[in-house]
Amino acid sequence: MKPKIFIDGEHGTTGLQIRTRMAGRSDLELLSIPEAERRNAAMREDLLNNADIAILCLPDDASREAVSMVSGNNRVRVIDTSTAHRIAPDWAYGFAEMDSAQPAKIRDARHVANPGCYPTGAIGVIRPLRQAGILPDGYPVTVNAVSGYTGGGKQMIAQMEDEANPDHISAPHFLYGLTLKHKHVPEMKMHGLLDRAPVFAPSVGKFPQGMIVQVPLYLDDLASGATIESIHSALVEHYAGQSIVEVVPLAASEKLGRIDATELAGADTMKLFVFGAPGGTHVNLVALLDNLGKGASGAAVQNMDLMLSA
Ligand SMILES: NC(=O)C1=CN([C@@H]2O[C@H](COP(=O)(O)OP(=O)(O)OC[C@H]3O[C@@H](n4cnc5c(N)ncnc54)[C@H](OP(=O)(O)O)[C@@H]3O)[C@@H](O)[C@H]2O)C=CC1
Ligand SMILES: CC(=O)N[C@@H](CCC(=O)OP(=O)(O)O)C(=O)O
Repeated sequence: MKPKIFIDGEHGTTGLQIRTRMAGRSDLELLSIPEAERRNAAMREDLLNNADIAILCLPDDASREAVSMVSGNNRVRVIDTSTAHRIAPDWAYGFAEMDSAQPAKIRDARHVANPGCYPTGAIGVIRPLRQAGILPDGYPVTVNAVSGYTGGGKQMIAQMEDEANPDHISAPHFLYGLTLKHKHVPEMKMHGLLDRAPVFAPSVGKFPQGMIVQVPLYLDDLASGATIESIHSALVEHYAGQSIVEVVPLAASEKLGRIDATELAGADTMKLFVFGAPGGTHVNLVALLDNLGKGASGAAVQNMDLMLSA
């Protein structure tokens, strides 16, 4: 029997992209809810309980409600793309490349929390340096980022694309999260293995998909002897043996004059760069991804496939 997959929120931004990625997969049976019934709780509960894997592409509160709808059904496994369960101890964090033990944890989990888009980039560069002892306790980490506007879901897409929208945004680039209390900070701290919450400065650009996450560091405040080369080597070692996260060679990074936030739009991979001059005093760690690729829908499909491999 084919595994049954139900995407709760399949008509939203993340859900639609997961559906697109599953189109043509003859190894899966996709359960579906008509768009007009997307908020019909009884229908959703029925479909959720008939699924082998339910992928939640909903706001946080609706995700919590969906989880409660299947709480008495041990057969249903859940992937939640919202922020609701990303630091919950009994959920596996769905970033397979962050640790060598993570793929098996995801494969065997009943509940998988899909990472946030910005945290995927931030944790992707920070965690290997914490594990290698390069980034010391107490370091004041900052995370500066720009996302494509699909990161804000249907509402922001309408604000950016529809000039008649009463809340139309005409800015080509804007900062937000100005109170520095963004929902992604606890997740970055926990899975980045940080002892201090990072300062997180997000922004949105007038392009639909793509993301740059930057973590600049002072070399002389890192572990003694840290260099651009040793940081790069730690990332290369961490990501050896997998094909989703690419650590760009230093020689290639040195030749780049600019980074295009949309370069990986439509891809489910992530590129990591270490920028800085040889013998210099600072480095800038940069993650490039698609907020809807490795940042959401691509990662959800990757996690589903890992869970189905159990
Ligand atoms: N967009 C992105 O780049 C990323 C998004 N995510 C996460 O994915 C989740 C979904 O976000 P996104 O796809 O962008 O959002 P959208 O607003 O585009 O889609 C959400 C969907 O959920 C539906 N929905 C809302 N409330 C309920 C409810 N109570 N019951 C049933 N359906 C409901 C919406 O229906 P309606 O049209 O009626 O509102 C809509 O179809 C969020 O938790 C977000 O944090 C994660 C990483 C990146
Ligand atoms: C541009 C924009 O608004 N981005 C969203 C993040 C994307 C998202 O929905 O959050 P997750 O990645 O955690 O699921 C935000 O900052 O709230």
